Amino acid sequence: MGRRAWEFDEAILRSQCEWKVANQSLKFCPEAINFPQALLTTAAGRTGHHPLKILRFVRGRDYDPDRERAEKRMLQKLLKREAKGAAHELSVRRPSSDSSPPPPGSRGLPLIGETIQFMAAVNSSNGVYDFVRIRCLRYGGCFKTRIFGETHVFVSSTESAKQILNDGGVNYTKKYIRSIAELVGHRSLLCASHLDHKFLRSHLINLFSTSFLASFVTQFDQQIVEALRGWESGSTIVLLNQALKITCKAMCKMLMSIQNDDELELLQKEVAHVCEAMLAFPWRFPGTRFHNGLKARRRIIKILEKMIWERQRSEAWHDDFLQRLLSEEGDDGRGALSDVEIGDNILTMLIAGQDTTASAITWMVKFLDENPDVLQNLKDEQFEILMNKHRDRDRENCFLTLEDLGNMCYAPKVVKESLRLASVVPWFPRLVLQDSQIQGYKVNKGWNVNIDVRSLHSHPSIFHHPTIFDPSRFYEEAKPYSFLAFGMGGRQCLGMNLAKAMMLVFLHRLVTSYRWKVIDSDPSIEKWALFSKLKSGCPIIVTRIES
Ligand code: HEM
Repeated sequence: MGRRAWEFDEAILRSQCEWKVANQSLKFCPEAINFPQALLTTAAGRTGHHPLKILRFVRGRDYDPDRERAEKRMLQKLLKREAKGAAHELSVRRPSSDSSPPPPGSRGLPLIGETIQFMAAVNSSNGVYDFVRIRCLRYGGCFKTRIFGETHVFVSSTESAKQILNDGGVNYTKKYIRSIAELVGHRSLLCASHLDHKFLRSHLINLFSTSFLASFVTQFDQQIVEALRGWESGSTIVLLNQALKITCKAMCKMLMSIQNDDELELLQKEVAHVCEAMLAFPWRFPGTRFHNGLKARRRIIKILEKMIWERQRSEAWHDDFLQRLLSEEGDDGRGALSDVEIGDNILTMLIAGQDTTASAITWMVKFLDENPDVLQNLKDEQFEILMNKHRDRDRENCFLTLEDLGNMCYAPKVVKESLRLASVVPWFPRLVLQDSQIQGYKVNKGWNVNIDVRSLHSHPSIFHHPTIFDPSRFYEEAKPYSFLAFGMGGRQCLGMNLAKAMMLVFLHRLVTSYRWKVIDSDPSIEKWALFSKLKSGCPIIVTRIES
């Protein structure tokens, strides 16, 4: 075993993507002939090791063709075990972490752990993050707790964020609680196993091309101009509700070309039910939040199934994600996405994109209201862009373009700073696949480790005066793995550029069309919300700026 272990230590040095290139040359490698390519590819993809290393590990240095069947079985067993969450034998050998202590923290009462305290936070106006905040103050930047029968560790250093997000699915994999997986669907990108995730993501990522983004920006600007036109001067607007309407409309058009107001309203309500159920107890009795969420999911999926059925039987072409997914040919031997995968992932994008972006917009407007100097700087920039557009007589089109967004310098920093301070997605959950060491503590295989992004975003050693809303801090490059509003690595937000574009367009139109005053500055957080959003919805009084 000694030499093989050495071989695998050496493999640590190889980059995650090298295996892909090597995989191509495998086709021509005599050692690999007759060996099931798919198995090798899978093992290489999952472990991040060079396929030839894996081949030699399984076969030994001296290749004996008679051992082929046994070898196949061994690899298949390995992959099955890995799929079940067991540590695989091809893992990177790391220095023993046995001597390291476990993270501090309380595992609460037998069986229930600290679930009651967690649920109390979910149901409080401080928001669910309060559960983490209190323990972070008590135990420091790495602590453990027990919720819903599972051990959770929360970590908050840039080094641990890098270690986990850069891992490529070898030691940590994404994991949401089971109830969330039921709501978004088991074929959702959010809950799929590492290998399935790669497959799904490779299909979905193609949808977010630059050319798509360019046409989306102008369309979205038209929608915003239309929506803001409806705001009467002097009237009170509940910003979160308006932002939700706007993001729902944009997402539904982008995903499935739904534009009818009644259908949009219905879908928005159904998605809200699903979102509300995400942190609920997984009780299936009629009337419970979770039961209502599951019912809403079923109704949305039914709508999607009907659309898929109709599209498959129609010649008409719709310029949306659903159509593109239905007409896609797979290029990785597995073909295109199945109807179930399409349904689960359209729903996932609705959930992942609508609430998050609307909440982020609401926080941004609140922060600007509280910081008039920042607002003034922003207005100076945005009015200049507006003037330039109107001055440019060659342009027929006065709507914003992707290029206009690229010309903005201060506004993207306002967006970034709002996302830092609001930390809409407060932590990222992962499952530990094998015993490892984080921040000097031992974390066991089977535990959950959560990257506490909000704590990172508000750490004074990372962000100077972290509670102050100061977009100019981003003129200096942030420390690696310190700004994680959209995550990082293989699980980074797919809609990151889309969300940023929506926030910039909204910002431009709001500051150049209206003055506003927040009339309820209550910072309470919406109960039962997975993404932090203001309970008041941020009501504002708006006054139209005369041109
Ligand atoms: C301001 C708005 C948004 C924020 C703050 C946000 C934040 C995030 C974060 C932090 C993650 C990664 C979590 C992790 O690593 O565990 C994520 C993943 C994801 N986001 Fe977003 N998001 C936003 C908007 C959107 C939009 C508009 C879409 C539209 C489609 C979207 C789709 C997704 C998807 C599909 C994933 C899963 C990616 C994967 O697992 O490979 N998000 N988002």
